[in-house]
Amino acid sequence: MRGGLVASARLLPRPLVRWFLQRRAQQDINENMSGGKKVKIIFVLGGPGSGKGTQCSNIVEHFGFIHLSAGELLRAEINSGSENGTMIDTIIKEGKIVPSEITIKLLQEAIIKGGNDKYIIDGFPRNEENRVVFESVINISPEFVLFFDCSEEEMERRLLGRNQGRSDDNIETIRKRLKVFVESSLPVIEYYESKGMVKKIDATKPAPEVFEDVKAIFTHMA
Ligand SMILES: Nc1ncnc2c1ncn2[C@@H]1O[C@H](COP(=O)(O)OP(=O)(O)O)[C@@H](O)[C@H]1O
Ligand SMILES: Nc1ccn([C@H]2C[C@H](O)[C@@H](COP(=O)(O)OP(=O)(O)O)O2)c(=O)n1
Ligand SMILES: [Mg+2]
Repeated sequence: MRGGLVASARLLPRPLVRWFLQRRAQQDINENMSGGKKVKIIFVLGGPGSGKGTQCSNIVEHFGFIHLSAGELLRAEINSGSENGTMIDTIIKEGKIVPSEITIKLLQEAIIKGGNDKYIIDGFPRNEENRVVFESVINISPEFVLFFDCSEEEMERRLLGRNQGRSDDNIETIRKRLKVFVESSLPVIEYYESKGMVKKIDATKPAPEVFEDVKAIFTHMA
């Protein structure tokens, strides 16, 4: 059967084959499967500068997850010169949240491309709209939500020292992002908390100590 499929695929135009494979991968994530395994997703949340990206790199290195950062996918979209790029750039500079359909499409493509069964999704869902649209489009419930709890004062200090040339790491945008975090992102964390799905970590500590706490959670789940 498989050989037959491959043989027929050779006779078809390449874009059509790519479309077919994408459709199949899409069905697979909608049925929560990748290569016969259930797709596991963990949401990594926390305010701007709480250390999400730093700890996600550690998780990738030690536990074999694919790291998807919603913010990085959006920045790549701006840099690719796509038609939505200017609009995304403006929203990010204002410290606001990009419409869910854009971010979810990028996440969906990255999950299909990743071909893995374990993903940590960093900085998403950042508001109720993100959460609800992801649930209806991707239809995968997270295993749990990792929440990096950090004081605003410490987050502000870290962002001002981050030095990655980001257009949103200036004091004016940082203050707006912190406000958006409290008003729009915390309610999402509270929603998952009410379902007993949040694993909260004290993220004000130095990064190696934070990773010890992260490690305990991931070692436990393996
Ligand atoms: N536990 C920590 N203590 C001090 N600085 C940290 C810690 N974790 C990360 N940082 C630094 O703070 C900045 C923001 O970290 P990052 O991982 O990019 O956070 P986020 O992705 O949540 O915005 C970076 O410069 C990073 O090196
Ligand atoms: N789900 C998301 C994630 C990020 N964004 C936008 C708005 C955010 O301020 C920027 C940057 O996000 P990113 O996660 O990279 O920022 P931090 O790592 O928290 O500092 O991207 C979004 O609109 N929707
Ligand atoms: Mg980050």
